[in-house]
Amino acid sequence: MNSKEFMNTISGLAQGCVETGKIDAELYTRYDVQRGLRDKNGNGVLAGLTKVSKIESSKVVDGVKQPCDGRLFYRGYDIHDLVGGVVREKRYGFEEVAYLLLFSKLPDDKELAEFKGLLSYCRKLPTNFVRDVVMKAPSKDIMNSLSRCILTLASYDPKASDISVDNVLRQCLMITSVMPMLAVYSYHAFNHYERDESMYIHRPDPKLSTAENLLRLLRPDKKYSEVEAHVLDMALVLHMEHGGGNNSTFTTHVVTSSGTDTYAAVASALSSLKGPKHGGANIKVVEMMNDLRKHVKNLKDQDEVEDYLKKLLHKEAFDKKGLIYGMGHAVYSKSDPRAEVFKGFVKQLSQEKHRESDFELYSMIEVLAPKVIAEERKIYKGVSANVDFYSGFVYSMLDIPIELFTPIFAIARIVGWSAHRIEELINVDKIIRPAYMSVMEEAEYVPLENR
Ligand SMILES: CC(=O)SCCNC(=O)CCNC(=O)[C@H](O)C(C)(C)COP(=O)(O)OP(=O)(O)OC[C@H]1O[C@@H](n2cnc3c(N)ncnc32)[C@H](O)[C@@H]1OP(=O)(O)O
Ligand SMILES: O=C([O-])CC(=O)C(=O)O
Repeated sequence: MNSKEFMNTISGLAQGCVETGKIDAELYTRYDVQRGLRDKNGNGVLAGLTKVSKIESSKVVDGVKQPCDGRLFYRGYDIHDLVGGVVREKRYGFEEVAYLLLFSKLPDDKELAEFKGLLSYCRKLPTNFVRDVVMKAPSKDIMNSLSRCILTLASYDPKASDISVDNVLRQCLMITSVMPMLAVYSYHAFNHYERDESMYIHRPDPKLSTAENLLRLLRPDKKYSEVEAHVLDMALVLHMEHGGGNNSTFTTHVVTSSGTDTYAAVASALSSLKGPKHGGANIKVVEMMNDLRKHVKNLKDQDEVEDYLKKLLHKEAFDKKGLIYGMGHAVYSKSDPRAEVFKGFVKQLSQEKHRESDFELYSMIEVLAPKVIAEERKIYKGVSANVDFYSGFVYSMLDIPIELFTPIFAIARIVGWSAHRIEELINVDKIIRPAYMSVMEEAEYVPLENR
């Protein structure tokens, strides 16, 4: 068999899968199946309780539920206050908010210093890990490289499968600390072996914050400005946590409930996060914008931009998936508070980096896309820009390569996953196992010679 024949055979088999695998859409309604674990109004089915964070997207006014501006709370604190606090007090916030998410309180000076010390202590990889694991089979897909590295770290941990809370916390802190190294080194390996660029494996500096270290590891000369590090730190804080029901955190709950180890749980969460409808959307947004710039002649012409957006929805442009990336959210309706915070910084940064026209284009799409989506889709609650809409633009202004956009999301969200894994372990000793109603038909076995 040659490769063409092989592919033809596969296409034929795949077509068979689709034809025989299709389930009549009407059956989902008849049996009241909550597709996407959502009710008819788009609300997620209640699958658990959490004290890690809270998302608000609607209010009850005169007994009627109404969409409202989104709010997000980490362990009781509004995300605006958390970001505002560290910006005002000119601190790096990632470590402080990680402490809050894991231990349910804002640390005082001493607790924060001790916690930073723990993270620095954990920020080292096993001997030769970069040579033996990170540099092997480099890929453009750094999320896959990250999963591979995390799974391999289990081989170096004599207590890999111990799921006692103290051991899981140790593993979570270690993974949180080394994730920036794994992501950036994986990127450098890809950049060297696949793109023939120089490779830099800088050591982290124990005195620096997570955001500063990330930039230090990335840049050939280890240099970055304070503004760059603070913007990245703020982005990390905004991405750290989003309830128990988001796809990657729910994945964490599901696999944790089976009793699996921390490395396997994190690899599963990473595999979920990279999906283009979840954290992978930040790469898709930038690619979509590049495609738009190629196909729209006058980027200031609203009608022309709107036509392109319609083509996206009609599966006629970009990846032909029918989505406008960076728009819409499973929970938020009128606004995602993180997109709003991002927007404030983006405007300022775009002026400093002379990318005002890009900012104008993003702002135009932020207004046009919800209108276009509402015209074409059944919208229960409204659509607005989500956290992924501006993040890629911000990272590109920090000269962070596109391959690292979703890994940066993971470097932040590992903290939320950790808090939820521990919450699952200490509260719910029951394997998650929803039901699937079978709509198959039973068949009489036929011996091979009679088929
Ligand atoms: C960190 C994060 O995960 S944030 C989300 C990042 N993802 C993206 O930016 C990808 C683009 N957005 C989307 O695909 C969706 O908005 C999701 C997956 C985030 C949420 O989807 P849902 O929960 O189905 O949202 P919602 O219930 O409001 O959608 C209503 C309808 O509008 C459609 N819709 C929502 N957002 C979009 C969009 N950006 N482009 C096109 N159609 C959309 C939905 O497909 C749905 O139509 P359908 O009923 O015909 O399937
Ligand atoms: O909550 C969700 O569905 C998606 C998510 O993780 C986020 O918005 O940060």
